[in-house]
Amino acid sequence: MTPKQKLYIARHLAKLGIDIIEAGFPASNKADLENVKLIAHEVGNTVVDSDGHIPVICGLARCNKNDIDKAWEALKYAKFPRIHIFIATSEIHMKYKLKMSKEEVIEKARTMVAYARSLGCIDVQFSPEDAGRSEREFLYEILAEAIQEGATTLCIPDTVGYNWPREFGQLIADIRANTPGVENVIISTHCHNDLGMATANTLEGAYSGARQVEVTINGIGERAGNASLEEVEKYSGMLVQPHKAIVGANAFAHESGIHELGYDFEGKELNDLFWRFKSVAEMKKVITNDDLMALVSN
Ligand SMILES: CC(C)C(=O)C(=O)O
Repeated sequence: MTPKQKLYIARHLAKLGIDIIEAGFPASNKADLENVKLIAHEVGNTVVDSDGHIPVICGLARCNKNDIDKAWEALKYAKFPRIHIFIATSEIHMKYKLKMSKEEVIEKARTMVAYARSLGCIDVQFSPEDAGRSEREFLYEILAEAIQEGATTLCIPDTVGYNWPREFGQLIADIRANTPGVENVIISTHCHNDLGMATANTLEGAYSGARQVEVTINGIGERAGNASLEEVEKYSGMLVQPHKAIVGANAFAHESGIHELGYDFEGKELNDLFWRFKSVAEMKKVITNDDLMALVSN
């Protein structure tokens, strides 16, 4: 997407009343840094929803100083900036990706949350990446350390879309029950859709006490995507399947008879007429639109 398109979408999200817009990953490339800066500046100060809210503008950062500096460079123009720091906590990610011990991972999380706060960012979100496959006791420990250092939101990602709804709900409930200091922060969900469960997991997370849910426009995201904020397709360049809920072309179109029975036509109930036909198509073979209008107006 061009910066203009990103800005357009961010503006509309703000107008819709979205509380937090994660606008990009400033350290990933110069263009993203500039995009986040633009959105922080233009949307994070002036655009309000019908309740008069200005959204939080958030930027993603790995658990290192360079990423956090870049995020802050872009976000500091927003009225409500947030840095979202993440580091992996599952056995497999720590061993093969990070090549770090648990102790090293905790230390990194602690020092980098503290570093983000030291820059003047009072809103810091921390994510234990691959939480869905992380050992519970370790999660409680690292989350507690992040809270201690000033994290304000804990995002719990099912990074590889591996959890089932009940499991994910239980994970959120367990974190709420066992993490020291959790009552002072907001828990968020971040669910991927590899098993088609992102929305169900997100809802289970919310039932279990998560008060923030992370979603993407039309569910676009890595691999099978994320939980979806049903939205626009024009700028994403990804065609929406016609049978997709809410935004698909078919979502509000219906042609088979039985469900049409209760529909109004020009404000009048046509139950009496429609029940005789198997479908609207069948009916139209016998009755023309003009006939229909005449019947309705009579
Ligand atoms: C950055 C984190 C939250 C993420 O995208 C994931 O773990 O899926």
